[in-house]
Amino acid sequence: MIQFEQVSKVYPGGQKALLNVNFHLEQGEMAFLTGHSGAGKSTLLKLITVIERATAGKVSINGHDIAKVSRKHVPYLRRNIGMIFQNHNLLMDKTVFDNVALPLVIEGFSHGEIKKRVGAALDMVGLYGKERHSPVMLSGGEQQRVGIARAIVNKPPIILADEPTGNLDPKLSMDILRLFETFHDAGTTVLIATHDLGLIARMKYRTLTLRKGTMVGGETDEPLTPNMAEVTR
Ligand SMILES: Nc1ncnc2c1ncn2[C@@H]1O[C@H](COP(=O)(O)OP(=O)(O)OP(=O)(O)O)[C@@H](O)[C@H]1O
Repeated sequence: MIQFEQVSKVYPGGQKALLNVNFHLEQGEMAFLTGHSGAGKSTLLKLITVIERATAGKVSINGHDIAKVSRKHVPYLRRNIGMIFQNHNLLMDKTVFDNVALPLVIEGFSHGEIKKRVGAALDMVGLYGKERHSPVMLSGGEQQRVGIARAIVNKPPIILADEPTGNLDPKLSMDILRLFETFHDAGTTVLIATHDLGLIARMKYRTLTLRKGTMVGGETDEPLTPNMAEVTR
């Protein structure tokens, strides 16, 4: 589903963010992406969403080389990807409904269809009945769930999350991960970038580990060797 072959990324200032990264995420797989601050996690996610382009190597989604996607077609590619951010990027002057509806409005769905889908997405994240609230009236965990509802409202086959539990306590973090698990159970491919090794350790998924831009563990779906376990600690 998502494949990196010898992918490198050097930013215009010369900063090397990724070096010869290889991995393949199967359709419907759920995996974690970890590594120290500055290891390249966000850059890797930005290459998948074409916020950044690779300097070398090949990034493919469903077998399509995304270097060949023209700027005009990038929005169509992004419709297949639900992106979740640590700071959830909500519009604070809009209601919960309007925030979640945004991707559907952009895609031109009818009012009736939007209402139905937003209701279903809010139900799924446990926020049914909060449509008319402003995000500022919600707790941090609830705001994060609004961001998740917005990411999944158009039922994308891929979910990417960048530190989705960064500001949350352990119980809420676990709740959010269980939510990702329900999307995974429904067949969605899920990749979660996180520093939270405690959280990763409690779940059974493959962990891709970056160190200074190089993938040092999890490239294959083999179980971690003791050495790799050391690296991820
Ligand atoms: N737009 C940019 N221009 C120049 N260098 C950048 C840019 N974005 C990231 N970098 C550099 O690329 C490297 C990888 O950054 P990235 O944000 O991908 O790391 P990260 O693992 O997500 O870090 P964190 O966990 O702190 O968010 C870092 O050295 C960073 O300074």
